[in-house]
Amino acid sequence: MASLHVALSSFPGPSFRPTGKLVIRCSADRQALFNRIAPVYDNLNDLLSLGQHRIWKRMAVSWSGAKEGDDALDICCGSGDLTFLLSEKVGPHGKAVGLDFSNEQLLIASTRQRLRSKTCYKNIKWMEGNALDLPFPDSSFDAVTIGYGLRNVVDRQRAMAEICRVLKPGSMLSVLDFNKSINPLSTTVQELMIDNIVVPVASGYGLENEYKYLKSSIRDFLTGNELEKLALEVGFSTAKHFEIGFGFMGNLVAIR
Ligand SMILES: C/C(=C\Cc1cc(O)c2ccccc2c1O)CCC[C@H](C)CCC[C@H](C)CCCC(C)C
Ligand SMILES: C[S@@+](CC[C@H](N)C(=O)[O-])C[C@H]1O[C@@H](n2cnc3c(N)ncnc32)[C@H](O)[C@@H]1O
Repeated sequence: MASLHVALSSFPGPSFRPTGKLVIRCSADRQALFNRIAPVYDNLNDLLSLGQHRIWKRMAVSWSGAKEGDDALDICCGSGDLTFLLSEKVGPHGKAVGLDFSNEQLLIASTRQRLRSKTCYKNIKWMEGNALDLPFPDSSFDAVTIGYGLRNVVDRQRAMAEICRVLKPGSMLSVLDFNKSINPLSTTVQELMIDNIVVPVASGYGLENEYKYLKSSIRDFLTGNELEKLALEVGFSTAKHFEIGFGFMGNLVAIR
């Protein structure tokens, strides 16, 4: 069985343990996961959060401090929810860049842009790239957002250091993600909802394993205090984590 496992893991696409459990070990696995869920990602987010994720994303963009005429960056942009919100904030004289390494997610984002009529969306540029090696000079942006991305990169310290590098001094980063709570009750309820609602619904789309990854990724994530500490370690001057969404979500705001 071990040789089969090795054989499986040497092929592209998802690797599975002999038990059939999906193994998400590296960037390529995560890239493949988000390519696979791209077609249903937005609809499942709306359904499973009862549309609340749109409120949390508006909060995250507001906390980035992005304003008219700014150059703003949305890292791990996926289908572009936060990029579109940044675009509206910076307006026609600003720029909004959405960066992601999933071509399928970026295809959805660019399609949504074409289907929307707002003129400000002409200020959006979609880029296929890696959050761990941002293709921008130092001090390029007035605001940066990363929504449900930091938990998914394979090297969070490097990602945060890259973000600090490309932000202008005094500018803000807003990190929206699931909250790894220190409250056992909150953690229990969050995991019960994932196990008993999120995963069963996702399994109806053949994505049981992909959404099972949510729970383990949250368990492996950083608490609010740890996120604040990480931000200060890589060079941000201040950092503050807020719990939102009934404590299921969290948003870190850091000033470069
Ligand atoms: C927008 C949201 C999640 C995005 C997201 C992030 C990931 O890292 C994933 C990894 C693998 C598969 C999918 C995703 C993914 O969609 C948050 C809302 C959508 C969530 C899927 C639903 C989470 C439910 C909460 C635990 C409880 C929500 C309570 C609410 C008040 C109804
Ligand atoms: C859960 S989605 C979040 C999408 C969007 N920000 C939102 O809030 O809906 C996470 C995204 O991060 C991207 N991602 C993960 N690791 C990445 C990396 N190292 N570089 C670029 N994108 C990455 C995935 O391709 C995926 O589109």
